[in-house]
Amino acid sequence: MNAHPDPGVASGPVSGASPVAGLSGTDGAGTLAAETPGPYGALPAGLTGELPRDVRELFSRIHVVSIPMVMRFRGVDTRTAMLLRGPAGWAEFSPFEEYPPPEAARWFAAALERAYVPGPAGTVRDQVPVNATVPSCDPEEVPRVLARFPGCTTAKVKVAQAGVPLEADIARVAAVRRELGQDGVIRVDANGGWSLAEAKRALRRLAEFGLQYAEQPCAAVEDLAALRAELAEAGIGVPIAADESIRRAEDPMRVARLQAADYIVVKVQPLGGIAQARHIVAQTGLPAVVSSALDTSIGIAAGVELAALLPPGPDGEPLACGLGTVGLLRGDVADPSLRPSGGMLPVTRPDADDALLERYRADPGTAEAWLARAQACWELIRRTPGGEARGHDHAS
Ligand SMILES: O=C(O)CCC(=O)c1ccccc1C(=O)O
Ligand SMILES: [Mg+2]
Repeated sequence: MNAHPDPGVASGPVSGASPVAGLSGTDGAGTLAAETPGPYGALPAGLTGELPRDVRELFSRIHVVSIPMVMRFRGVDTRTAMLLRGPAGWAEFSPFEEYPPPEAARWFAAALERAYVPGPAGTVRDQVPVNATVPSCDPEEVPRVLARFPGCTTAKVKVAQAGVPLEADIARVAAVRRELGQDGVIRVDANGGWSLAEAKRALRRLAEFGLQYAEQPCAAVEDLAALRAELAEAGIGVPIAADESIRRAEDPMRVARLQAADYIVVKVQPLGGIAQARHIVAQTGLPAVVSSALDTSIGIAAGVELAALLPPGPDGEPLACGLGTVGLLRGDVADPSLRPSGGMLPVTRPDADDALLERYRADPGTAEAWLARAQACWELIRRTPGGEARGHDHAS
C-alpha cells in the first residue's frame, strides 16, 4: 500500500497542487527572510487569509515513521519522524518526544516552510562538507563509528555525558585523533554537561589534542562567556560554540551580546526554518555551523540547503556541517539516502519513498499522537499574528 495505511493519519483532501484554498504558492525563501518573523517565524508567503483549522488540510500526504538507531544517541534508540508533503515537496516534522507544543511549534514552522517554499534558491555552493559524529562510546568503537562517515576529515565527539568520567572522554578524543591523524579537525560537544569549573578542567586537558571548538560546554550563556574569558586568560586555545543557547533560547542574540561564543550551531527545525536560521546567523554575525537534529534525509536536505546559503568560516572555507547523521539511523525514508560521500553532501531535494515509508511506519497509537502534536503546533502558529515580534528577533 502506497499511502495512508492508518485512517487516522490520512492524506489531506487534495493531492498534488496546493490543498489550501486561496493559497497561491510562495515567492521563495527571500520573501520569508524579508518579513518580520512572528513567534514561530513568518508563515510562508501565501499561507495567509483563510487558514484551515485541521492540520491534515495543509498537506497532501502525512506519514509517521519510527526508525531504530545504530546506537543510543541523546538517550534514545528509536527516532520518530512525521513526513509531510506540500506543494513544494516533502518536509519533515520531528521534534524530540519530550518537547511541548510551544517549542515543537518552531519545528512545525520549519516543516511548513519546507512544504510550501520551493527551493533550493540562491545557494552559493552545490555541496557542503560534513563532520563525523561520534557518540559517547568506548574508544574501541571509534574506528567503527568513523567508518560510517566516509571521507570526513572533521569529527565531532560527544563528551560530558552524565555518568561518563572525564578520563573516558579523553580516551575517546585521543582515539579520534589517532584515527584522523594530525590534519584532522576535532570538535567536542558537551551538550551543556559541565559546570564552569568542570569545563575549564576538561578543556585544559582536551586542548592537548587540538580542538577546533568546544560546543556548549556549559548550559548557561553567562557560563559560556565566563569560560571563554577564562580560557583566553589562561592561554588555553579552545574556541567556544553555542548550540542549545541558540536553538532552545528565548533570545539567541544574548550569545552575541555577552560575547559568549566564537561560533554558533544552527539547526533548521529547532530554529523554525531556513529563513529564520539565516536571520539569526546574520544578526549574531558569528560563523555558523549547520547541524542536524537527527533527521531523516528529508530534514537533512533542508540543513544542506541552509549550509549552502551561508558564508564560509573564518579561514574562508565552508565549515563542516553536522549533517552526516543519517548514518546513525538504521533506516531512512529516502532512496538513495542522504549520506556523505567523500566527506560531502549534495544540495538536493529528495522525495520520500513509498516503500520506505511503509517499512518504517509507526504503530497507529504513535501516529495518532504525532498527528495530535502537529495539530497542537499548528493551532499555536495559526493563532499567532504573523508580524508580532519574538525573542529571536531582538537585536539589541
Ligand atoms: O552535529 C552533529 O554532528 C550531529 C548532530 C548532533 O550532535 C545533535 C543531534 C541531535 C540533537 C542534538 C545534537 C547536538 O548537536 O547537540
Ligand atoms: Mg550540540
